[in-house]
Amino acid sequence: MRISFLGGGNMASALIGGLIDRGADASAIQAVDLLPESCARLAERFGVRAVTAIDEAFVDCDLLVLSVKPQQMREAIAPLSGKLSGQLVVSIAAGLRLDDLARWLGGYRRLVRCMPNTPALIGAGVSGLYADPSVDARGRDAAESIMKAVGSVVWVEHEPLIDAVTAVSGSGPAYVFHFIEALEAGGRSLGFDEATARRLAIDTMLGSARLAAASDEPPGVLRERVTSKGGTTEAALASMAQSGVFEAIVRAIAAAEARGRELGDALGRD
Ligand SMILES: NC(=O)C1=CN([C@@H]2O[C@H](COP(=O)(O)OP(=O)(O)OC[C@H]3O[C@@H](n4cnc5c(N)ncnc54)[C@H](OP(=O)(O)O)[C@@H]3O)[C@@H](O)[C@H]2O)C=CC1
Ligand SMILES: O=C(O)[C@@H]1CCC=N1
Repeated sequence: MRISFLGGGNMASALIGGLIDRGADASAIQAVDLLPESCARLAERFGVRAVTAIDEAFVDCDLLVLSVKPQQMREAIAPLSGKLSGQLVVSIAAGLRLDDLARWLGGYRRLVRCMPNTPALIGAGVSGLYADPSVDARGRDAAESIMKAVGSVVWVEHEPLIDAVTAVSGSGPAYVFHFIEALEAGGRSLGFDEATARRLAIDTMLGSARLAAASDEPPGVLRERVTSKGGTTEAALASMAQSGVFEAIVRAIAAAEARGRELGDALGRD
């Protein structure tokens, strides 16, 4: 499949790197990014064709990933209006709705909304997908196969649920990295050097996530197994409960979802 990325920033790089590491042919992937330095970096890092403006070769693809920021999208895709025929267009932009993308693309509706996340770079991503009802099974399969190459895939029934995927797993790696930062800071405050504190923090996250993934039991049961009566974990969890950590995280996810909707409302008005 020939894949073109419009916007070669953080998420596009994670997807391109993940695809190439998993055997995709670099000569079948290309990108457009505004800055010549960004194009040079993409070409050097991944061996893909990267140019600063949309040209015929870029549009001549099977799957076109829209990977610019939501605020950049309307202007970025304007040159594509009237130039598309048959390509599956996959937008990974937070908030932006298919109706608005279709309008900006001159009525083109072979569109899928996708919300990936950056662990795609190491083949450990998870993506939510929603296809315009006009997209056929072949189009859905194409979108799914690309995202499955770099992680797992969840289809959602209704487009607004993509904002919920964004809030949980699209932004989610940042919450997890934040938790790692806090674990590391806790270790540092107890006297460990940076490298040791980071090792303890990362390996704890990694091991716990792998155990949760491998286990038939819910995370709550696994948590209880760590929590000895009258022990250290109980003291830590009581402190977290007193600080409202769990509720704060649930509220944070709601804030992310609300921001996605707000972006869709505000940018879709134009
Ligand atoms: N980062 C993440 O974890 C995730 C991001 N997303 C979505 O992915 C999209 C990209 O995010 P992210 O990679 O973080 O953002 P970046 O800013 O890193 O990437 C966007 C890139 O697009 C370039 N660009 C801007 N305008 C144009 C244009 N007209 N034509 C071509 N390229 C252009 C930007 O250049 P310049 O820097 O010069 O403006 C930048 O290099 C967003 O819509 C976001 O919602 C989705 C899931 C996760
Ligand atoms: O922060 C953002 O808006 C993007 C979408 C999900 C992750 N990063």
